[in-house]
Amino acid sequence: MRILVSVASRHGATQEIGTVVAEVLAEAGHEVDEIEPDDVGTLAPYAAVVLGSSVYNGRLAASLRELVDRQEGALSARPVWLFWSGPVGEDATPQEPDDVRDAARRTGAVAPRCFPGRLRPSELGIDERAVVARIDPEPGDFRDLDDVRGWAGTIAEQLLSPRGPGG
Ligand SMILES: Cc1cc2nc3c(=O)[nH]c(=O)nc-3n(C[C@H](O)[C@H](O)[C@H](O)COP(=O)(O)O)c2cc1C
Repeated sequence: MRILVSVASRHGATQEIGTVVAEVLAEAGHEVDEIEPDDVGTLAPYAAVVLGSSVYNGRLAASLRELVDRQEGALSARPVWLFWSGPVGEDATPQEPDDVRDAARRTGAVAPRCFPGRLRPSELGIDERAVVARIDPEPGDFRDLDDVRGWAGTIAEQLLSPRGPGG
């Protein structure tokens, strides 16, 4: 199957999660295109789509939300998986943004998945530093790429299932 993996990322951490997903799907024998949300055109070639976004200030990236706006019909006609990444810190409690529920409802993505993120203070812009100074999150890389591989493996299995995704 040809699968689109489209991930919105500011500083690369979520992009790398998307690349791990793409690698697992390719290892399972699928043809995988990784395309940034702003660059996604027609979905006609794709049998399934994986969407992802980092979360900033409680929101999915605008580019991912706009992709859902633009392609809502085509996305809802295909199996879609959705992940978001953001929580940082050993004791972070993920707070699923309303955007995630909205994107899942509109695309038909079942059980959106949250993956912890990575915070590197040195790469933040001035506005981001102001937010970080206020909420004082724990810097570091809290991503678990084995967990990501496991999730992507379940997608590969569902795509191979004779009953199709969800079966
Ligand atoms: C200014 C700022 C705001 C953030 N807001 C949130 C948030 O609301 N919820 C969350 O889970 N993570 C939040 N994060 C953490 C990021 O989502 C996390 O660092 C993520 O891994 C960044 O991914 P990226 O490198 O793909 O952009 C925030 C980080 C920064 C710097």
